[in-house]
Amino acid sequence: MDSSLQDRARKLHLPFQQCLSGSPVVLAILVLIFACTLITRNKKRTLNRRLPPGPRPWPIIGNLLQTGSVPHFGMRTLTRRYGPIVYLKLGSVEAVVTDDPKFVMEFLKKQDHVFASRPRNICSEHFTFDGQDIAFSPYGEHWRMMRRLCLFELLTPKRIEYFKHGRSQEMQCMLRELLLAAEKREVVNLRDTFGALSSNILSRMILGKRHFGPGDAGPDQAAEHKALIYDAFAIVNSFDIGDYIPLLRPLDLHGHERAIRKIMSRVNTIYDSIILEHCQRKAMRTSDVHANFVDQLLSLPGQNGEESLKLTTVKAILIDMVAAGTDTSSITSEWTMAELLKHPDQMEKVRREIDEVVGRDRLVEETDLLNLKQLRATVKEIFRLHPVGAFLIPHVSLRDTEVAGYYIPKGTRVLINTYSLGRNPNVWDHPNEFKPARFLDDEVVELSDRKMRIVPFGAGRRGCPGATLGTMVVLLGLARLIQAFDWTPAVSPLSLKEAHGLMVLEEPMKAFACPRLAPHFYA
Ligand code: HEM
Repeated sequence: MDSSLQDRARKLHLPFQQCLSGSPVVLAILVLIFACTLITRNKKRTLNRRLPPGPRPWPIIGNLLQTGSVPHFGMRTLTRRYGPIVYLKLGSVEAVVTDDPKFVMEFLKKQDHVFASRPRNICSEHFTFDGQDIAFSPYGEHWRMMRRLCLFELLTPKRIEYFKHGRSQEMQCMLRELLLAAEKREVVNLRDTFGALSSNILSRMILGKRHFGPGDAGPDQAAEHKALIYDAFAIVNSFDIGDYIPLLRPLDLHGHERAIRKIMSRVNTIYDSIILEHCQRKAMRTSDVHANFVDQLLSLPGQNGEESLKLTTVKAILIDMVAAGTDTSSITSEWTMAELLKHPDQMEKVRREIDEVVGRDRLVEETDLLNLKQLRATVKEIFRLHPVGAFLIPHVSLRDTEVAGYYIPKGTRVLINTYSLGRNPNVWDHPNEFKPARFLDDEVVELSDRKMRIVPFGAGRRGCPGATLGTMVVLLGLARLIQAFDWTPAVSPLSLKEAHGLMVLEEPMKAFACPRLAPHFYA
């Protein structure tokens, strides 16, 4: 420092030094204030940095061993032991798990803007071309744009109403096929029945035709497509150690990457042909007046001034809609029939209500659904006992935050254990019993829950945009099935065993149908 600068510095500090040297009391006060500030700041920091309780992590693997082979069971044990929120280190991933409505409310409602992103993992990389869809897309402009697009082009009340006729036709096809099976005394595979119903309804909305596939795809191609989506859904809901210990990923210990590649090679072929077909139609200007959803996607501009959306984005959105919309509905419907077959007294209650509200002189319609309280309570009970995804689609925090006094670092994965939430003994009486009556007190039985004791569709900005459509497909499909047929389980005793690690029935539910309405209702 040159001497003139030193002089100026000395001049600047002089008055303060004089003041200090002149008054030891002031000096003492200042030191005290400084010390107090330091102490409070440190105290605040440790309080704010207090992570939720949890088991001590091992090096590298963290708490992976403590989560067990079925994560939704293992994590339930952890929340029972450590409290309603548990901090875990899953390999290299920081996570919190909860099964308490108070914390669910915090993550999905009060701070949903903080917990609005999604983790990148093996499934999202392959199935969604690295998050180009909605469900696995990280929070940001792409997600916002794609979600808005689906909400406005496919899932508005007006669009849903517009496709009412198609839904009704699909319901009628289902009754016809079931009648044929009944006449031949064939057993009905209810998983296939509900799978066909939901995927044909979505196919009509997305492609404008019955079967999902290119050209005039028939039932065989549709069945292959359904099987691919079902397998993909199973993998998405499975645990993969490569997501948590990246070093192990190349070993593909669960075989998921191999399976995903196989699925994607078929899925790519199917969706490429669908897109090509639509592009050709567009080029020849033969699209009909009511362009379908694929046409709409293809006519949209892309990001950053691009003329159109990338083909991988179009594919990712289509796969998302079909995968998110079909299995969720059909798995819920299959579980409902399984529990009702296991509890014939409950089946009788649902049927009696339909007979009282609708009668046997006409079929149940969408407009009746609000009045079918027993049916709604039954499906709500299924959402409590058998939610479709054990941990929703995991959310990820976008910044450091605090929840109920606990520090949650940026990038933490939030695992809402929906299985354990629905069976939490602090929340529910007789949590393991199938008791739809627990929801019958309300004037109108809403299928979601304001208190967040169940979250069948998630909530907040990442909540399910297809909840209205999904609810309609599930309720109407079940109502028609129960109104039109008496059902007897194909095997006795009936097993409701879950597939290992998944929240679906291990074996498809099968039953015999016996018609109970006048023949013209099945035509
Ligand atoms: C009974 C039927 C359905 C159930 C139980 C269901 C359930 C769910 C759940 C639990 C989530 C995750 C929410 C979260 O992470 O907070 C979700 C997300 C999603 N669902 Fe559904 N769903 C159903 C039907 C549908 C339908 C019919 C569609 C569309 C055709 C659809 C499209 C989506 C999409 C795109 C997302 C991702 C939302 C985002 O990340 O922004 N779902 N659904």
